[in-house]
Amino acid sequence: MAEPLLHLSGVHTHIGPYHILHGVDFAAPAGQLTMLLGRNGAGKTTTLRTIMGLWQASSGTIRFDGNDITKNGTPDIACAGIGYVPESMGIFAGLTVRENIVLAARSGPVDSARLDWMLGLFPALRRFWNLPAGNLSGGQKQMLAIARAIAEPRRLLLIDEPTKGLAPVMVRSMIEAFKALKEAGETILLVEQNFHAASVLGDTVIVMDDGRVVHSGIMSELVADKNLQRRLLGLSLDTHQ
Ligand SMILES: Nc1ncnc2c1ncn2[C@@H]1O[C@H](COP(=O)(O)OP(=O)(O)OP(=O)(O)O)[C@@H](O)[C@H]1O
Repeated sequence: MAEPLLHLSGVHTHIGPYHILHGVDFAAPAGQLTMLLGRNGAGKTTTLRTIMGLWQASSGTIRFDGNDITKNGTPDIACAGIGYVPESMGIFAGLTVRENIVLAARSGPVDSARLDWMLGLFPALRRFWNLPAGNLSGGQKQMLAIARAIAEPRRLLLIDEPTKGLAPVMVRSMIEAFKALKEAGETILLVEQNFHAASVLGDTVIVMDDGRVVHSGIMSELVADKNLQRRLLGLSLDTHQ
């Protein structure tokens, strides 16, 4: 069987004196959307930051596309083709939507076909093209952050809670955008608290608790098993549509 695009084995992460990840193991297959779920404080963000090299794994191995990237610096990891959208989004509020996207494309201007595709995913960005990004709504800012991550082709996207705090109509737009990203064949590792979004988008699912992977499998099997959901995720998940 082909090696998965991303593979974590036995990853431990310490932040200062705190031992946060305790031997995390999982794989994200190419061309799939892998959901990373878990209660607050389970270690999801720390996992994404460790993959990106923003926290250094204290032991264990992270392999990407067949290469060991565990000790690589963040710029090298980004250059290898991993895009990261943190919860804080990291957009430039004082720059226009256009300028934010131009800046994100490090290797030169975004070609017009790609730009059309991106703005088709997030039509609001086209409407506010010349407006400062700081004037956008929370959901539109989140869309801009994702558009920045895909301004250049990526091998893998890590996205942290893109629907957090969004109104239901915005959550629906975000779900549609992710469906289109999936259809385009993108490989995505997505942290999500909204179980409806997770259930319609996820191919595979990893559930973390207390810095460990406590479940991994097919998303549709978790969706079908209410007891398993309750046991793994408690009642903290937002099931609003
Ligand atoms: N900079 C830090 N210093 C110390 N502890 C931290 C730091 N960042 C995170 N932690 C701790 O690490 C644990 C995992 O946090 P993390 O943010 O990875 O969880 P999460 O699953 O993403 O949670 P949430 O869903 O609330 O965002 C938590 O107990 C958190 O308090």
